[in-house]
Amino acid sequence: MDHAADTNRTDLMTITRFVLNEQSKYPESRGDFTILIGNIVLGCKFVCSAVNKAGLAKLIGLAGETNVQGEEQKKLDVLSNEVFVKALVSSGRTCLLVSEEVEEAIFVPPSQHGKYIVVFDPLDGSSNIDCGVSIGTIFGIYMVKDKDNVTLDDVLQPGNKMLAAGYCMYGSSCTFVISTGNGVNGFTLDPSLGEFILTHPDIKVPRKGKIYSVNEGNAKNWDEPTTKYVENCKFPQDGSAPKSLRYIGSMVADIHRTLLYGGMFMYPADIKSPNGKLRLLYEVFPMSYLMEQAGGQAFTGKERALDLVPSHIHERSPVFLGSYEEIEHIKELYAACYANGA
Ligand SMILES: O=P(O)(O)OC[C@H]1O[C@](O)(COP(=O)(O)O)[C@@H](O)[C@@H]1O
Ligand SMILES: [Mg+2]
Ligand SMILES: [Mg+2]
Repeated sequence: MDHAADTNRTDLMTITRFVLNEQSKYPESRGDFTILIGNIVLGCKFVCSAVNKAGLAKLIGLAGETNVQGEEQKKLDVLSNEVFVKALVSSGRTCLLVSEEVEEAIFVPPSQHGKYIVVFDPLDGSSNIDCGVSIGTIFGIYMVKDKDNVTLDDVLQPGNKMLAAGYCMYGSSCTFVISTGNGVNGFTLDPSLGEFILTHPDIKVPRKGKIYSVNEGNAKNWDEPTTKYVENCKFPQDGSAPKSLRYIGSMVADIHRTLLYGGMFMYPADIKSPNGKLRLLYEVFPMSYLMEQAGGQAFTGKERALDLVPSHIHERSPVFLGSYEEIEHIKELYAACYANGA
């Protein structure tokens, strides 16, 4: 077989070439988006190498600070945040940043302004850092209305206005997953080349799933639909086999598995946390964008997650993410609950 001629082959497709191909679909584009993604990828490679040698480089443990969420910051939370703020500002393509680890939105100095807004969770799954379980980075990208007059309202936009979203998982291999609005593609880092190579083209989440993923430790505080859904996973009424429970406790890793295997990942509201735990702008929106682009759904218990309009940058929201039919099921349970006047 003559490989050389087939320039559109998916193997050996690097993320840079992939994004360039995507960009060529927009004749008006000048390469800004490719440069921005290039710097996000660079940040991920940097964090990936820090995670890999965390135990050796004394990057395990607490940093001694507390973030706006009231969480004790891990050393890698702080390092990852610094890496991404530097990578995004130095790209010269951003004007406003929102990070889980920074209380206020970061307005980029006008001299380094670009037209993109990036919201990000520099290190997701912090509770798993010290035990070496898969963790990640999550990001979402918006376009500013007027880069010469940037305000907080420019980022308090619904998720359905996002241009692109993705995550990088630091696990047994380092995987970068992205959508620019034309489906979802996954790339694996080849450490010997230092390149992300396309390994998971056009990811489609299975329509149904055999896995449910939730922190059952919160079960006593759940509402009726969540309780019924999980009960039905364990004791199905239709004679089908019980579902398997898989919960890593790192959203990136639980979502990555859900995209590939199907099922449902959820962090529902409960009596103790009426808005759940996960943050709307840099956790719920990017993952909802990816799940929908892969043919799945994202639901809050009341509405489509991407239609929410955030009122502040660290707002939390309950979320159910996963296979199309699993979300249809939880929607029915909530509809029945509301119909009974709950
Ligand atoms: O320990 P819990 O309550 O199950 O929460 C786990 C969830 O919290 C998170 O760790 C929150 O994200 P951060 O680690 O970025 O703060 C998610 O990755 C994960 O899904
Ligand atoms: Mg997180
Ligand atoms: Mg985090």
